[in-house]
Amino acid sequence: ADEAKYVDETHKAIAENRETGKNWPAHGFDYQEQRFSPLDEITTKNVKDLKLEWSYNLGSSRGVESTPIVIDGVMYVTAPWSIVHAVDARTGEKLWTYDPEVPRSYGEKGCCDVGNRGVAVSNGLVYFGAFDGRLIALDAKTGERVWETDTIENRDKPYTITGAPRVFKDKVIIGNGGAEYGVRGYITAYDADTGEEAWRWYTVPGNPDEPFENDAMKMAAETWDPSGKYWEAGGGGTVWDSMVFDPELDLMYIGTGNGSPWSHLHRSPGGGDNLFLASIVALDPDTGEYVWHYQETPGDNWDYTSTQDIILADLPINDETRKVLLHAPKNGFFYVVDRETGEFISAENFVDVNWATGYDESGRPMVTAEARSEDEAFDAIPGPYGAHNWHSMSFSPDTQLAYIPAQNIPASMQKMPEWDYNEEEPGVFMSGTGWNTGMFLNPTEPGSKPFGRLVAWDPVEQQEAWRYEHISPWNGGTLTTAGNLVFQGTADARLMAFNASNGDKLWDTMVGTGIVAAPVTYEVDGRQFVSIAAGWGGVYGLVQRGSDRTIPGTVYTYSLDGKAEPPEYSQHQQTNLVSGVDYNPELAEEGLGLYIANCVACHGVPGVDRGGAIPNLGYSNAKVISDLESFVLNGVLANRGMPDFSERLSEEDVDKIRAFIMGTADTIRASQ
Ligand SMILES: O=C(O)c1cc(C(=O)O)c2c(n1)C(=O)C(=O)c1cc(C(=O)O)[nH]c1-2
Ligand SMILES: [Ca+2]
Repeated sequence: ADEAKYVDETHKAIAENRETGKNWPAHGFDYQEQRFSPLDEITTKNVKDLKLEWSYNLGSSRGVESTPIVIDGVMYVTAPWSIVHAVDARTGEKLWTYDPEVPRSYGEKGCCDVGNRGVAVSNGLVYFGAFDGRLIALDAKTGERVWETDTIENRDKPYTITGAPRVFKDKVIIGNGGAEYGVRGYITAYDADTGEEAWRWYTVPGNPDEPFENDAMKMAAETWDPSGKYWEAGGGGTVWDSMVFDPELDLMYIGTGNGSPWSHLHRSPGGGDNLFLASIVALDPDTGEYVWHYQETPGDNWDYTSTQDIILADLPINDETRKVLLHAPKNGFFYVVDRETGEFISAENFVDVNWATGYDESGRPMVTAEARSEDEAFDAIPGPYGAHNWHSMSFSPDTQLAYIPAQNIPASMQKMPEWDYNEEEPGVFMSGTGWNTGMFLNPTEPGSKPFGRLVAWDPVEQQEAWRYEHISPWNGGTLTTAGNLVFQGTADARLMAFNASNGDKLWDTMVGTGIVAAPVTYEVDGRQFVSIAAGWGGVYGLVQRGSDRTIPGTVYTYSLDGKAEPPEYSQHQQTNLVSGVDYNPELAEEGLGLYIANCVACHGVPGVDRGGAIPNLGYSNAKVISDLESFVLNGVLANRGMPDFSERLSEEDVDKIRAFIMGTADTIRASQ
């Protein structure tokens, strides 16, 4: 493709829009991904008058994770199963939709729901990743497919795409998910015009019997056990979310994921930092060549991905303006890193943590002994859901604060004494669907308290400026504006606005479903609009809920003089514990092991979790449980992504699972 053309059109447009805020042209608003809009019609004074301008039904039931792109009155937003919707941003009317027809059987190849975080738009094309690993370019006007390419190098491995692609210069760039199952992470750049592969960069060393692809892999290999055991499960390090570009420095930055398997010593028995897991890596955007890295969690052992969104900013550090990047990954620390050199500047924890006591001056964490215990369960704070997951943070140049959707979701983790790649074993978390963590999850009842919190963080002082406590973990991403506002959607189905300086809550509105995505703002005919793609789900939202209402995935748009009627929500039917199904209580214990190995990540613990985007079986209709074979073995819900277990589980196994579900429901009922 013609690089000059892309730089001229897309880059200029994004840079100019930084001043006007008319559009929301890129995933994080601008290349800095600050999610700060200069629009200031809506202010701390009048935000209480926001009204619904229009709503748009995405027709979905799973997690809506999309940041909409809005350009010249057209919104491009994605729904679960990677379905793209183009909507008239004036009216909320549908312009076109594109369904890549992801086979629903592919759903179980993703760890964490079938969400999609959005599209990239450049030079008349709309780019998005399909959950099954295809990268697709559509004509922005018509929604017709222009090209499609397969980003997966090995179809025997469960790679997915959930992240939004980025267009940097004349290339469109995307990574993959899959590190819970066992894959080798990489990121690929394609020619934006044709989809032809331009370069690919692996995040971890590959097959030890083959030569290194580049010097970076050679360097990385020195931090892994030389036996090459990592290669069984691919090593991990998937780039499943964040990628940022600095046009001035001509560098791009990626955040890399956790190890495959999670357990450090099962992955690399001799220890080692295991580069480039849980790191920020700077690459040359033209060639994909390694430039520098900073590893946030050496020797990851807790699913502490660093894929969380990266923000670029210029900050006064020790009386000097420095070009830095800001990062708040799963592990609970907030990092300031020099983005020219990769030099570590500072890190402080933005929530309580117990895996490390802090960072030394060289940028290495001081890890606690309990966090690396080889034979005891570690009550991990944060746990694998992270102190901050993919829900985007924002940064206001006005307040100089970052706004982090922070949380705690209790979990304990224990290294399995023995672990074999791809061994399906009752009791081993999701091993029946191909998870390879080498860890028991929640072998002991975790003791930490769950919370969801909006944290305003001062990156220069490395301290909290203010916080707002939500009623549940797993709240949406944040947006901040020149109106001195922060917007955030919540697990309990509200969109809220805060004073960006002091955290005063100024406005909230009910939306009928939990929000996990981030709001955007833009201008239509001289009026400021705020939009949010609402739809409860994502990995925590599959099994839990923070709201008693439900509605299909819906885009809501607000303005100061909106006049639309809200769509009708329905009350989530929290039924009674299931009863009246015959079962053999003696089978319940074996059923527990099968349930943990096959069901728990999506359906949660029967009767204990409440059911989120996927029903909790403890509250199922008795007919469903008595007829469990039809669902588990005969594909009755295959079109909704329910896996076909007919090759993996027998009718006897289903009897055991039924006994576990019913036995648990009866036990809970007896204790009520
Ligand atoms: O390691 C990976 O490859 C990978 C991929 C994804 C994904 O693609 O959604 C998630 C995670 N890990 C993960 O650890 C995680 O907590 C998570 C949450 C979500 C979500 O959409 O709610 N995805 C993912
Ligand atoms: Ca992961």
